[in-house]
Amino acid sequence: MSPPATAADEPGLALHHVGVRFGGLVALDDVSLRVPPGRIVGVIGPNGAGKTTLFNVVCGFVRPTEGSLTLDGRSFRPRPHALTRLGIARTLQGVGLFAGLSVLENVVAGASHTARAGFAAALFGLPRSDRDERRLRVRALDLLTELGVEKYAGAAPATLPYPVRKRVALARALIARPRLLLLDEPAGGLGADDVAELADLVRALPDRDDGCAVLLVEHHMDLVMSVCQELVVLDFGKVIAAGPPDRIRDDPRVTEAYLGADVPAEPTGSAS
Ligand SMILES: Nc1ncnc2c1ncn2[C@@H]1O[C@H](COP(=O)(O)OP(=O)(O)OP(=O)(O)O)[C@@H](O)[C@H]1O
Repeated sequence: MSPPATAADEPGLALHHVGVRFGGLVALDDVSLRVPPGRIVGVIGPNGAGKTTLFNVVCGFVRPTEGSLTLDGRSFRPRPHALTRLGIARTLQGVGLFAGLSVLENVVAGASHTARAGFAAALFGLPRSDRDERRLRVRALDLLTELGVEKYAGAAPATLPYPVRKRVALARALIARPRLLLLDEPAGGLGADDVAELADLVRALPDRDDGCAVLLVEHHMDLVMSVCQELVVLDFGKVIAAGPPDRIRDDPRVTEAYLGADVPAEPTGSAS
């Protein structure tokens, strides 16, 4: 099985032979993948396969022990608070909205070059020109409208249903106009209807005016199968399959990894 192309001069994000060890435990082993501009790539795998570790490598929370990352062919070392400068935004498992800010202020906070500065500016009223502030608030409201949650703009996040908070977190990630959006288990905690609506939103992300590529780490099979153009399957830290969802669905190595099923043995020809 050959992993997706990883030529260093290709546009988009690429991981090249990335390995991560936690002491004696190999969490990622020789993982290569690419997220080309405008594509939606999913990373799936059973529990403990290394999905979160991979996400954390791309966000800069975990430093690889082997291999490298490139963005448009240029080597880079991601740092969590400098991602937006690279055109990368993320949503995390759970929601992570700032409790002391309204929904609208939360979204505006995502627009700063670092979320931390945006948060500080919003919290402490640090100077941002009135015009910039107005422009950001208009854009934040546009995003909330696009995601169908504008009526909650003035609300405190804690008062809102979980699926609404998830949409707010998505708006906060999108306000920075990322070219790559990292989504960590966005379907977690959502019911079937909300997952179907989320699928529509994610599928549309590359086609928006500020369209972006998506790297989606997710357990929810229906979601990944319906939105991703390319899947990478991890098991015990290794890429065991990669390709379009239709091919992955029928791949016996993937079924085996998920179900622990034995790959059918060759017939022995012996009759009993
Ligand atoms: N900080 C850490 N220190 C030690 N081991 C870790 C650490 N983080 C993850 N691991 C181990 O690395 C392996 C991969 O874990 P990871 O969380 O990346 O898998 P996952 O595919 O996201 O799993 P899940 O679907 O259950 O969230 C597991 O064996 C896990 O116990």
